[in-house]
Amino acid sequence: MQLGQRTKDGATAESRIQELAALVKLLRRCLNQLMARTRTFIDNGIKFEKEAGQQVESVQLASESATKALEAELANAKRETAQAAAAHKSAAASWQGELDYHKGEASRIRRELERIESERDRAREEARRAEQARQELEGNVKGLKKETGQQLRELQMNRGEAMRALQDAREAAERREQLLQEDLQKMQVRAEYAESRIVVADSELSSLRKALQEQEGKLRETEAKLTTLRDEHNQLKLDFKAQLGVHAEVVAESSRILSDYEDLQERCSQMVTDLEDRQTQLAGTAQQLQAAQQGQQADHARWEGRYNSLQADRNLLAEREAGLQEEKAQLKAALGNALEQKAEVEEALHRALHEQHHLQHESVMRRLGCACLAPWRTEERLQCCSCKKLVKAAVVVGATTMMDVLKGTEARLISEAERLTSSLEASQRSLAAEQESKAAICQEAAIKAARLAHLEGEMEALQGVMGVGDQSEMVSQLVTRVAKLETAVAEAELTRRQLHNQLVEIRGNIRVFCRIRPAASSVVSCLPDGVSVRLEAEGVKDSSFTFDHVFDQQSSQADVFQQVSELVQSALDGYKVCLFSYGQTGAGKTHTMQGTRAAAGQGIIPRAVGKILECVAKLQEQGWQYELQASFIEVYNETLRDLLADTKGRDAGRITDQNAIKHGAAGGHTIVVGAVREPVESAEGAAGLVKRAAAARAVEATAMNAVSSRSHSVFMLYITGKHEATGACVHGALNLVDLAGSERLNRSEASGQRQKEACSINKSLSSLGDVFQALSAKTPHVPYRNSKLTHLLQPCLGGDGKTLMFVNINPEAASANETLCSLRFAAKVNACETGARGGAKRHTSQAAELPSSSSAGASAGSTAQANRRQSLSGAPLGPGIKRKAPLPPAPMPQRSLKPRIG
Ligand SMILES: Nc1ncnc2c1ncn2[C@@H]1O[C@H](COP(=O)(O)OP(=O)(O)OP(=O)(O)O)[C@@H](O)[C@H]1O
Repeated sequence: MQLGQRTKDGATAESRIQELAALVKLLRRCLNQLMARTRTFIDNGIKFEKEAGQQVESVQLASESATKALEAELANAKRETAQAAAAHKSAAASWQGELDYHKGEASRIRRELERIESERDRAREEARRAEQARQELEGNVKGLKKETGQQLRELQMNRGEAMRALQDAREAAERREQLLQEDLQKMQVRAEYAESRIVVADSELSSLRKALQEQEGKLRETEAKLTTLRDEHNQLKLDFKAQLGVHAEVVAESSRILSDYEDLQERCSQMVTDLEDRQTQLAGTAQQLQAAQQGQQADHARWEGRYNSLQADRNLLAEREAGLQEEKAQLKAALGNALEQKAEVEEALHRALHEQHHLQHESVMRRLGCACLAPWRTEERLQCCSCKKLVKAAVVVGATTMMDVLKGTEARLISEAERLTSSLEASQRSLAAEQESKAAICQEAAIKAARLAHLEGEMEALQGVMGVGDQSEMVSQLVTRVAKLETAVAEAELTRRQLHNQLVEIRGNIRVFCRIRPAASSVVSCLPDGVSVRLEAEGVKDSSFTFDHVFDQQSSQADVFQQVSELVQSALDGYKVCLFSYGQTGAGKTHTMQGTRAAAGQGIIPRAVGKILECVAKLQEQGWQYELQASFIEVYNETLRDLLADTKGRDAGRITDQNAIKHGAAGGHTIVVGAVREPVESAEGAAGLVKRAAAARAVEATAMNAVSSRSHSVFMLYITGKHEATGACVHGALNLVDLAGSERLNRSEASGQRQKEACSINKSLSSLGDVFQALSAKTPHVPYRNSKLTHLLQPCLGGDGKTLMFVNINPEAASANETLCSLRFAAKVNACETGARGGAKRHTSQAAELPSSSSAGASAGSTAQANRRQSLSGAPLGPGIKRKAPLPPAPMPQRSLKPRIG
């Protein structure tokens, strides 16, 4: 655009410039204002920032204090949560109680409903009968009216004659009619009463239905709670499993410790044996040495005595010799004298002889020359000479005699001297020999002393090696360790038992298992939950039942035993356990209990005994000593029979004593007086007992089963265990019962004796049902004594023990009615809670109170058979032996819960 040129709106460039300059001015003003505002804003922002900082700080402080408060609150909340959890737990327990109560109530109401329904049906039936009677009466009245009319007509025909009779008949008929009318009215009143009762029953029914609905509502609520509880229960189960794991670890640890302990024990015993050997050697040597020293001393004393006596002998001999020498010298002197005398005598003799010669010569000379010279002198001389001669001769004789005596004495003395000399020489020789032997003994003693010194040195060295200075300390340490280990093992075993018992408790004290025998066709099916069965058959209302476990047709004997083995274990732990099989004849009761001879087909009895023996062997390693004894009793026609009795014949084993069943005091064993109790030491022995009992059992053919058992058989295993170290004792019992078939008389075609048997069987089975009914209803009186069977099983059924029932069923269509009856019975048992406070009880006692096993069953009788029988005092004790007093039971859960399944 050029200057002066105008735009369409009439503006020129100058005006545009002016406008623009005004605009610029305006903009500048605005900018200045904006700047001023911005500054204000910035200042304000800074101020705000400061304020905000202050506020943030204050907020931070506040939040910190709030956090602290919150933390405190959180802690409180946690505490409260814990309290709430505890409260929840207790509430759960009380809910469980309530649930149980409601369940009980519900079942009671159901029963009541059933009762009222049955009463209503009865009342209806009565009303129907009353109506029938009324109709009959009306008919009668009509008939009578007709009759009366007929008679009236007839009487009208003969009116004149029969007016009076007619009048009478009429009156009688009227009276009869009146009576009938009265009857009719009564009947109507009864019918009305029945109707009113029906109305009342209906109203009661409706109120009960309402109550039932309420209860069902509550039940639903409680079931919802139960679901929560189940979750908790599952959690508990998991915990329990974890505990089991811990238990397994403890067991593993304890077994490891045990093996360590055994190693240590072995080493210790090895060392102790070595030491003992050495000590024995040393003691032997010391004894030998001592004996040798004693012998030596004795020898020494003996030899000294001998030496002394020899010395005394020697002295004596010397004295004697001296005496003899003296005597000899005296004798020699006497001999010299005697010789001198002899010489003198000889000289005198010689002189006398010479003189004699001289005189003889002189005489001869005188005779020759002087024959006559003084003969008398010669004669005198001669006489004198002969006198002298005689004297001399006497002297000679005396001297000779003396000489002889002297010679004899000399010879005697010489021989005695010789003897004494030889004896002295012998004594000297023996003394020398003794001295030699003494020297030898001394030498031997010196050798032995050296050996002893050597052995002592060796022992010292050994003691040094072993550190035997601390031997007693080491032994005491080992003993302490052993005691600790034993306590740990015992504790582990106790824990195991408690856990096991809790597990069994959780599953219920009375349990019911259903077993379906194999069959070609079946109207019974197992539901997929594994605990329910359904019966679908023609003429039978389609119904299903739930139990603790269901074994289908394919289940093996091993499968069945696996499920019951924990109960068997309980018997070993000191509980009274009862397993029985119930069902119609031929449903497999005996098969379940006894089974076949083949290993795979063995039933519960042989398997249970085998397991118990196995466990006993294991427990022996932990210091437990068990004693097992078995009885086998049959209940036949309400009479007891001992199936193990040695006797034969029709009445073999029959127990006639009506009070033969005894229950030990304070939950002791049940025994049958007079029944044999055989020791059980091996599985083979037990199998032998079962075989013996099976042979004795009354087996008769019926139309339904070729080998139908006509009696109940009860295998009773008495278990007594004792722990050496702790002195604890357990007294358990296992009763395995094979019931007789629950048959219907018309189906089994029984008659005569068979009919009597069937009646007896049915009676005892219904007594069993009554007992369960009474237990379920918690009535103060339970009719145990109504049958021998229930009386025998009383301690197990009454809640003190643990009971398991097998309901055996035959799934064929032909047996559908019996199957339904069996299942109904079993369902009733399954609904039963024994109600024993504290659940089943263990039976334990102190060692001192344990009945001596050797005397168990040894009653007054002296024979072996009598000793095997149970005592009449009611317990398997010998006279003078105290009955056991049970210890307080092991800790148990306060309430025995029976879970509802399905
Ligand atoms: N689970 C099973 N498996 C194989 N065979 C079976 C089974 N149950 C029962 N049996 C067979 O059925 C037959 C009858 O069984 P069993 O004798 O055990 O019946 P029961 O109930 O004891 O009869 P009863 O009351 O008359 O004595 C037997 O031959 C047995 O071997």
